[in-house]
Amino acid sequence: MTAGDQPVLRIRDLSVRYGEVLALDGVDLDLSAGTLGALLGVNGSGKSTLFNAVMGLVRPQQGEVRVLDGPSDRARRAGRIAYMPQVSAVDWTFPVLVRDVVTMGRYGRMGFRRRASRADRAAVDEALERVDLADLADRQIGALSGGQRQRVFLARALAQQASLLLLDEPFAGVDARSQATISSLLRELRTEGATLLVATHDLAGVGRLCDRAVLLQQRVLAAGPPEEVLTPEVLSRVFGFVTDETRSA
Ligand SMILES: Nc1ncnc2c1ncn2[C@@H]1O[C@H](COP(=O)(O)OP(=O)(O)OP(=O)(O)O)[C@@H](O)[C@H]1O
Repeated sequence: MTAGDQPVLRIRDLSVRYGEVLALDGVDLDLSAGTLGALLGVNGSGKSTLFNAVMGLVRPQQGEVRVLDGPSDRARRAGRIAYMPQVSAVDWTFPVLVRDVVTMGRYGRMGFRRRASRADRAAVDEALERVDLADLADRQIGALSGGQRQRVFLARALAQQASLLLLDEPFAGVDARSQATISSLLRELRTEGATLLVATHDLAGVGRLCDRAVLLQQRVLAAGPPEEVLTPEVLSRVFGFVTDETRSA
């Protein structure tokens, strides 16, 4: 295998425990370059924990996460991984402007003094334009709607120009129009060569948006093309859905 064949994200035997709770139990996962992957699973199946482990925000009990064929913390420090947390997990009373949040996406490139260069400012302006938030750049983040907040984080990830993007429920609480805007941006990013992993509860949209689905339940139950992973049997067993096929089974 040549270096070019290495997956962008490679997770081996990853386990994370919070006290008594085993949140991840021996997760193996590869994502190759230019993949738009969906991370699926019921509430509490470990999706956010997996992102936090890639970002070095929780310490694994065992296992390894490699990004771009190196330790994930090296890639993270170099700004090669962008993380969009769940909007509900953020303190929105923090007094900061939309533009400042998006500028944080450039910190990995700015050096110690964090002085924005012309290229940094241009990347921030372009990201704000792409998510249609240029008009709100100087507004406090606390004074935004839910869909606008999602787009602020997406703009921060865009400004970062990262190789790997981890997005935790980017469609939660957004209207149909924002959902369409976000979906087309994710596809554009894939076309531009980024690798994306999107935690989502929108099972119906996965087939249209993603080329790979990863089903998580503390460990990876299945991974592959969405139509192969999201079978009626899986929908029924894991998510409790009743479909025509499962009803007649
Ligand atoms: N900080 C924490 N301390 C203790 N337990 C935690 C902590 N964070 C998560 N857990 C537990 O770890 C398990 C996995 O949680 P996680 O948030 O990763 O799931 P999730 O798939 O992202 O869920 P959701 O779809 O609800 O966002 C759950 O049982 C949860 O209660």
